[in-house]
Amino acid sequence: MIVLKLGGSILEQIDPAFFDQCRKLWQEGIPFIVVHGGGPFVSGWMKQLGKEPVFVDGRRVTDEDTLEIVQMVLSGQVNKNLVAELGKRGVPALGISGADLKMLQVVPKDAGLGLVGEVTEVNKKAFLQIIEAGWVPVLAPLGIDQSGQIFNVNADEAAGAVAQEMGAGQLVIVSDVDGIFIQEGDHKRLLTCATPEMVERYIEEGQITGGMIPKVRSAMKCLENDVREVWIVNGEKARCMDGENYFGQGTCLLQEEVSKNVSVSHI
Ligand SMILES: Nc1ncnc2c1ncn2[C@@H]1O[C@H](COP(=O)(O)OP(=O)(O)O)[C@@H](O)[C@H]1O
Ligand SMILES: CC(=O)N[C@@H](CCC(=O)OP(=O)(O)O)C(=O)O
Repeated sequence: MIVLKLGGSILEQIDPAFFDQCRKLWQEGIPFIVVHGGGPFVSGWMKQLGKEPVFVDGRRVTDEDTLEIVQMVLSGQVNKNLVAELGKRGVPALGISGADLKMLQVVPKDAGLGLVGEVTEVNKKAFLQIIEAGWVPVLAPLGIDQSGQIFNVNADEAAGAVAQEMGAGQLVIVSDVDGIFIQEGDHKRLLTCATPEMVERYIEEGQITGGMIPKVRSAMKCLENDVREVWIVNGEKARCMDGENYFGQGTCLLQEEVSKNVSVSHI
């Protein structure tokens, strides 16, 4: 099982080969789930409607009006465009949000963030039923609490929670950068492989910032919970290759003991 997280940063420039690779996975019978973001689209609509987006540590402060925009943009525009792209290639994609079938149950994350949820439960049974029916779930990052209140969920956290709960072998985070870059003197170096320990140090040193923080934090949780590999790749450089499952080169995050004798698989 593979969980693919598609960031909003890449949705407009994504290489069509990404969707071709999804078709290939589907044809080969490799189960996968798509979880998408769309933060920049939400911000664009907020500005058009006269609201200024505010973020704290990569998470959007979400009041009731903002939540309405989040729902319309993520469950509507973004989710349906992705479903259509996959559908064009014959992949039977089913667009849902984390509120449907209580796919993502949440509790409030932090009072200062407003209606932002933290995932406490993933409806594994429903995901399995969708996959067994031969469909590909495409999940918008909303969640629902016990009382029926809908919440905004960071898409990297949503994807990480789904990957953990589904026991995915790989979580692939598709973004607009080639992976994690580290400043060394006057040049930037791309990390090909990183461990949770290294990543924690880079956050402390201010080398990993903004939207990269929720990605690496979700990655670390996944690795603690038996997801074998987490990749951060650039969706502008996807390739569809015969005989290989491949979403592009990037940074591979692995648990330390595994990374010592690295044998990184191609995704
Ligand atoms: N060390 C780092 N290496 C690469 N990108 C980083 C790093 N620290 C912060 N970033 C930023 O994280 C961004 C990706 O996060 P974000 O914009 O939230 O993407 P997405 O919409 O795909 O979730 C990159 O475009 C980059 O500006
Ligand atoms: C709580 C929170 O921050 N939710 C995100 C959900 C979308 C998202 O995460 O999109 P990207 O993957 O494109 O960043 C937001 O409102 O922007």
